[in-house]
Amino acid sequence: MTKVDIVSGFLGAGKTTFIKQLLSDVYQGEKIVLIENEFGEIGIDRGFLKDAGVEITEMNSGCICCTLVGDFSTALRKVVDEYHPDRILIEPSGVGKLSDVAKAVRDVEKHCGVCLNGQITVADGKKVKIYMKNFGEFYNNQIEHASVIVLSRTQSMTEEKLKEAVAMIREKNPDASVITTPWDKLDGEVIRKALEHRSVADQLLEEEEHHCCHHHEEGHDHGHHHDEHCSCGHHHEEHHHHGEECGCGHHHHEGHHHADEVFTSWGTETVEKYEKAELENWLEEMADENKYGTVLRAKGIVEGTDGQWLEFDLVPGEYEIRNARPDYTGKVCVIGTDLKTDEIKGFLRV
Ligand SMILES: Nc1nc2c(ncn2[C@@H]2O[C@H](COP(=O)(O)OP(=O)(O)OP(=O)(O)O)[C@@H](O)[C@H]2O)c(=O)[nH]1
Repeated sequence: MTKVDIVSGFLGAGKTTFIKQLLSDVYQGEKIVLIENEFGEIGIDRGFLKDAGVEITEMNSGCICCTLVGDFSTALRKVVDEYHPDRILIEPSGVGKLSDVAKAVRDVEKHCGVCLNGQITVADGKKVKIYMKNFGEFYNNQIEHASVIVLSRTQSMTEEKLKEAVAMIREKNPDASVITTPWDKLDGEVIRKALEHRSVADQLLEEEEHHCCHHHEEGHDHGHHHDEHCSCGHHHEEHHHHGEECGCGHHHHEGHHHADEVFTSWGTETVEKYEKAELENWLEEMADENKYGTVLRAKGIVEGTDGQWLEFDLVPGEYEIRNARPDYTGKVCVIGTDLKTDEIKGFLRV
């Protein structure tokens, strides 16, 4: 039986960084396949995973939870048959709903020889409050349905801010274990223990059911509402008649938003070369000003004017630029709300 762990988390939370640590410290020696479902057109190189010998399957064309539910089942089965992995890690899009992805896995468990193990949510400790306020519809679902919540960037938080963030999380999810210690201080065994955490209710249910991993009852999850919709980034009106189910098991009501109604993902490939200083200036502006709209995430890899390739990552308020190995071409991806794509194109000269 292949275990499936879902590693969810809002845009730029640190999912990939945490997965990297899981692979090196917690799941070392296991045969792992990673399934990524990006909200964005451009897949930015995840070279380190390939270096670590991890197979990566990307599903960029839609979301796991509904339109692709058939494809998802096929993809999972293919992965199981082809690689016989010990574990499959699923990294859903930052604006995906954890409950939808978990349901999609549960729905195919029987046919695919897999069982849902952990529902992990990575959350930027410094942004819990603002994201709950501004993007609660997407963000809270990931918090509410997690068995484990892993806070990132806690090393740069005051004790007071950390307490405040944990209290807000606890209000939405009293049962999950919450990792608050900076990850670089944790050894693999401690992380493993936290991931194995089950709430008392879950443990009792498991004992009753003698099942391989989780209970499968509808509506057991914290805060799970039957009328919840999925956040696949597709308008269901295009595919379904009113009131019809899309396959994700939820009724789609008006008044809910789909990810692509709220978030825009813009990407380009570019052969343009950039001065490191101009790139820095651009990232500075995107991180702190509204000149390019509300930028929630930017990442990319481009060639510098001196021939050195530069990789960058941005979340609101912070960015970093690193020297990188050349990629086959330059790539930039920006995700946000009310993005001013003409301004972005203007800067990039594309
Ligand atoms: N200082 C610090 N930086 C972090 C931490 N976690 C993530 N980062 C940085 O935040 C940026 C985003 O991290 P990723 O791991 O790519 O986040 P992600 O959730 O996979 O992002 P998406 O691409 O939106 O899915 C990177 O620049 C990381 O180096 C952390 O705990 N501390």
